[in-house]
Order: sequence, then C-alpha cells, then structure tokens
Amino acid sequence: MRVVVATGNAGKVREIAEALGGLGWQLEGLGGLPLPEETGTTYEENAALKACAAAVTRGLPALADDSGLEVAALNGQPGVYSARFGNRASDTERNLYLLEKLRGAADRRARFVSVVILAYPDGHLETYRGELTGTLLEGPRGENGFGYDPLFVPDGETRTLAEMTVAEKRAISHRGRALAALIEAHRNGPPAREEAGGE
Ligand SMILES: O=c1[nH]cnc2c1ncn2[C@@H]1O[C@H](COP(=O)(O)OP(=O)(O)O)[C@@H](O)[C@H]1O
Ligand SMILES: [Mg+2]
Repeated sequence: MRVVVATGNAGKVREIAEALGGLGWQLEGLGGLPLPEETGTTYEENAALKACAAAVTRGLPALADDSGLEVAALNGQPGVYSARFGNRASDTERNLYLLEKLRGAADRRARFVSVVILAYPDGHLETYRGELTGTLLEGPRGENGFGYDPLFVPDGETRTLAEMTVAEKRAISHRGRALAALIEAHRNGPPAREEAGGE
C-alpha cells in the first residue's frame, strides 16, 4: 500500500519510517504539498486536519501525527501548542523557554502524547494514541531526536530521549506506542471498518 506521510517534521519522518519498516508499505513524502493550519484544539482534530488534507489531495491513504508535551507544573501546557511554545522559532529556543518557565520548580513531571491518524481518500479515519510519562531536566543532554527530547527522561530510564537511538526511543515513546497499535491493527491487512452507527 502506498501511504503519504503528512508531516514536514524531519524527526517525525525518521521515526515513522523506522517504526513502519516491517509493514512493507511504500511511504511517500508530501511532495511540496502545504499542510493546513492547525486550527484544532485537540491532537485528534489537528492530526485529522493534516491527514485528511493529504489523503484527499493525493488520492492516497495518508498518515499524520499530532503530538505535544504536557507539563504538570504548567497545568498541561504547552500541549497542543508545543510546536509554537512561547512563539519561539526553533527547538533550542523552545527548550530554553521551557527551562526558564520551570526555573526552581520542584515538580518536573511531564508527559508526551502522540495521536497518529491514518486517513483514506473517502474520509475514513483510523486513530491511534500513545503516551510517555517522565521528568524534565534542568539542562539539555544528548544530540539525537528532536523537539524537547534533550530535556526529557522517561520514567524508569536514566538517559534522555535525545541520548537514545531511534529504535530505543520507538520501543518506549508516545509515537512508538501509537505506531505499534497501528501495526497491530494492520497485521492482516487494513482493519475492518466499524458499521456506521453501530457499537
Ligand atoms: O517525540 C518527541 N520528542 C520531542 N518533542 C516532541 C515529540 N513529539 C512532539 N514533540 C514536540 O511537540 C511538537 C508537536 O508539534 P506538531 O505535532 O503540532 O507539529 P510538527 O509536526 O509541525 O512539529 C513538536 O514540534 C515538538 O516540539
Ligand atoms: Mg500540533
């Protein structure tokens, strides 16, 4: 099956391609297609916006991830707005902004959430979700990954996500879990669709 990966985020592309390698799908890039503005207030809405736009325009199933970091001491912020936190323009600046906001905070718990949606050109959606809880350091560590990875130590681990390989991160991460659920659902081909209105 040909599937469009509807994201412009190189870190996500790398993780999605690595995770889905075993499915035998032919993954395609956006090919210059602009993604819609993320006007939703939930990960589900934004992932659906991105996946549907790509599926309809390209006439192929399309996969999108919308994700975010929810910080306990910030009442769950930045969450859905993680990509533009503090209106900072780069991962490094957003990490510094987050460290500033958490300066002196004793409670450094946070969690990552990922919602992965596979949209078909006829409008059908499959939705998968994954979460990862952990704590935020007082300074960055590691060069791998993207986004807030250098600050985030998953529960039960000593390394940050940026100190792990793509495969190590996938085995435990929010996105890895959402994609594992997708892989499981597609083990014997596309999953059966629910009857409309049925439970
Ligand atoms: O696995 C992750 N590691 C580190 N940061 C992440 C991860 N997943 C999501 N984020 C953060 O949340 C943001 C999610 O952004 P969003 O899903 O809206 O769009 P994007 O694909 O344009 O980055 C990322 O830009 C990043 O800052
Ligand atoms: Mg978003």
